[in-house]
Amino acid sequence: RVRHHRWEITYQFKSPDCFQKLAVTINGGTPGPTIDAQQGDTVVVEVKNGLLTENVAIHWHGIRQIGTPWSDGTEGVTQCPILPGETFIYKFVVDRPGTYIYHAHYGMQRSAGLHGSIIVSLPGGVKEPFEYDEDRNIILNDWWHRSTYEQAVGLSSIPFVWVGEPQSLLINGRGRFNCSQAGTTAVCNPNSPQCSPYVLTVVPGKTYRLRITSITSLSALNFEIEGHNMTIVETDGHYVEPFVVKNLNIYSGETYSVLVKADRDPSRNYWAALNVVSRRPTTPTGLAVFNYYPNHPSRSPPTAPPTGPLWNDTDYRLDQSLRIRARRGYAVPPPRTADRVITFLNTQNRINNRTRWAVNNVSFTLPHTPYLVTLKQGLLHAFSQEPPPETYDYQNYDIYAVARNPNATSSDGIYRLEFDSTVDLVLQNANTMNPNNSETHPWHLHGHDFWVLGYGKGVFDPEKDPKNYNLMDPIMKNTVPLHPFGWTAIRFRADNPGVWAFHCHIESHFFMGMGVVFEEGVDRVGRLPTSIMGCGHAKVLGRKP
Ligand SMILES: O=C1O[C@H]([C@@H](O)CO)C(O)=C1O
Repeated sequence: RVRHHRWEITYQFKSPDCFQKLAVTINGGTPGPTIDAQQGDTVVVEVKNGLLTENVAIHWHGIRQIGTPWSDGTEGVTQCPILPGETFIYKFVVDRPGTYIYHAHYGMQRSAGLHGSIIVSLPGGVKEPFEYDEDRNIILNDWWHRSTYEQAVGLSSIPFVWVGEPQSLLINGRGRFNCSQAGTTAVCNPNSPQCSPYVLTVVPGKTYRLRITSITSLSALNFEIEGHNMTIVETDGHYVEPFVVKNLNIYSGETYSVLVKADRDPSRNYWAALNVVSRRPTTPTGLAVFNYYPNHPSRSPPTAPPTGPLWNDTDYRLDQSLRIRARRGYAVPPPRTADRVITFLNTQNRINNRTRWAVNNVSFTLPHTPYLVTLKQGLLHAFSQEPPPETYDYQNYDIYAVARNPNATSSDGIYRLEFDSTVDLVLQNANTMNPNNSETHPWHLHGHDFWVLGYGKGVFDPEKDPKNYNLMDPIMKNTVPLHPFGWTAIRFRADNPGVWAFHCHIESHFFMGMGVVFEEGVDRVGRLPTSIMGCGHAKVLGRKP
């Protein structure tokens, strides 16, 4: 079946946390419409760029784009941006059931509100391996009052201006900013219906599958429903061996399904609370109402909202990561050995007095001619032909200290992988440029799912640590956290012809160079649509006849 959507992207005045700001919307809304499809369906989205002076591109996060690498929606990697007034048609097959996301992938546009859910259901007659009565989507986000443009310019200015912590946390596009802090020139209306809390109404005794997505630009989050445990059953489109948690740690770019039973005192409502973890929080708790029918939805719960775990309790978050295993009977065994191992040291650096992020001391710069076009058409002069480093000098680098030589180089060079080879990636965290500080980085791989082989604390030991890899029941994901001062090891098969980004899903970190690009089997890619061309070195190729 073909699922056809027609979207127009426009700026609109929105007050999701009562404070009015320009948001990038789809057909007037943020979050945008949910794409509902069934496994095997073809999704067609006609995107009209109705922004007056800004380009756009949309990425279908978690959809592998097998056979359609030009529909991945990554500006600079798989396509030229969509110009104002133009329409671009994305067309791809959703080949696996599960919970996915779409969002802008151009500059720092994602943080302006262009995102939504993709829900792929099972074919008729096939049952999920768990029971529930109803499904609900929950999108978690962080929100700033300054525009994406101000943020991006600040990050590339001298002196550097950091985006700072978000003003609000949003649950399904709703939050609450204290308007008394807004300043006199701002439009902030505490009575705006747009910023009334999201209400999740439940019927006592029923079990709900909450499909929870984090699309934050910066924050790692903890989500808790007061007094209710949740059972984790799915992440990034893969079934998890069920386990019960009091609250859920979720990183930008991840999705989870959790089962929640409405089995508490039905005479009252409860808070659903969202708290920042892993960075010292300055943002108030985000709140929604878990409303037991037939109580009035606007009746405030009588108790104080949950404050979540300690923000700097890394072990608590690592523990959740370690507990996520593939569901028995659904584990996909990984290849036993890797053909190539690439180690990525994650560091904060300086380049020409600007703060940047780097892997193996190389900070990524995104070209504006898409690699898919330059590689396929052999325009190799369009980017650096020097491959970035495979590893770093781990015997002489102190991950616990501010780098002795913080200067990095910039490059748009890429990793070229042998088609169908097995690749291990070891992400190694380190101290930032501030003493005693290491941050969480959710890494997202386009075009693939990977097996999560292990997490550890401290420096990865290439002799010892691979012996403890989980080759029995590793979960497959497309986004995985790298915890502070730790390492994360993943494995994937380079079996999807195309060019694929792998990057930190923190919007400002990718903008500041925290990413790499892989090419595999580009010679096997079919004829490129000219609609992805028309910019940079690909200008002449995109010219319409
Ligand atoms: O990239 C970042 O920059 C700031 C800080 O390190 C410099 O102000 C921060 O917290 C980041 O995550």
